[in-house]
Amino acid sequence: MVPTESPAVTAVAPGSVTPIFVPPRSSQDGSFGVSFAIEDGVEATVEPSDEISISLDGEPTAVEPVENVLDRLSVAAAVSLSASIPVGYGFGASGAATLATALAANEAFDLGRDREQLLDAAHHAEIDAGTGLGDVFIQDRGGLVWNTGDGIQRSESSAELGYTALDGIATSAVLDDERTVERVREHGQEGLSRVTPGQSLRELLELSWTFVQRAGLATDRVIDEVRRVERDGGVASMAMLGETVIATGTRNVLERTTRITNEGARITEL
Ligand SMILES: Nc1ncnc2c1ncn2[C@@H]1O[C@H](COP(=O)(O)OP(=O)(O)OP(=O)(O)O)[C@@H](O)[C@H]1O
Ligand SMILES: CC(C)(CO)[C@@H](O)C(=O)[O-]
Repeated sequence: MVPTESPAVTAVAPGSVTPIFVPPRSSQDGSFGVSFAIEDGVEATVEPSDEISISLDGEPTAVEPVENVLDRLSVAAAVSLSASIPVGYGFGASGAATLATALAANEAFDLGRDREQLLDAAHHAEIDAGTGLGDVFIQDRGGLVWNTGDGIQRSESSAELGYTALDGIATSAVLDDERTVERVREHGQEGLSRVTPGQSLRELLELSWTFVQRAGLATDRVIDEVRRVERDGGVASMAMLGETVIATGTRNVLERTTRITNEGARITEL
């Protein structure tokens, strides 16, 4: 018997952490900020199907930006997502799922789109869902990626990052609140103006923590955890946007460890 070839294609995208960001004034503009990709991420297996269905770690789930990107590419598929980062906690899981889906769908349906077009589709799918402003640009490239207004810049790093994910924050709920967005914009600008190439992760998290506190984003539990890290000699802040503490310079306080990765999203199985 001749085995039938499975049309399923798998792609993976790294998660990302944003220590400082400046939301755009209009949805037509991009956000500014500084972020980095991490080793853990989201894998998406895309299989052509009569209708769109999405599962996350085996459970049927709705992930609006993933649906959006399939619509933008004019395809219907069964998408199986598998996440090694928590979803909704500030690791850009929605962006990683969306970008990995776009890359895999391009191969599964032989769409012939180039990387720029797929990135653009994933970005606009995230914007429309309100789940991200620019995560996919970091997840596309890997490394430390920032844009202070002069275009996207990138450097490489393999710094270790400790984290504790306490609870989720729906990115769309924060971005829909105009007063919060205004505060984030003001203090994000100030923090970002102090970001310089070659800065250590320690310096970056220091700037981030000042920004997070001034923007009023830190919860009591985050403040407690950050203080515990500081007492241990480390520096910590909060991931945008989750009730998640991220830290460097401490090994004993936070629950998990990951690393900055310099590898961007890619096809893993054709
Ligand atoms: N178990 C789940 N918990 C949270 N969100 C989920 C879950 N399953 C699916 N979702 C969907 O995943 C998306 C999560 O988006 P959100 O932007 O809040 O999180 P994130 O991408 O992990 O974090 P961030 O963008 O803040 O870094 C939403 O579209 C939500 O509906
Ligand atoms: C909106 C955001 C800063 C925080 O969730 C990030 O997800 C982004 O830049 O897409």
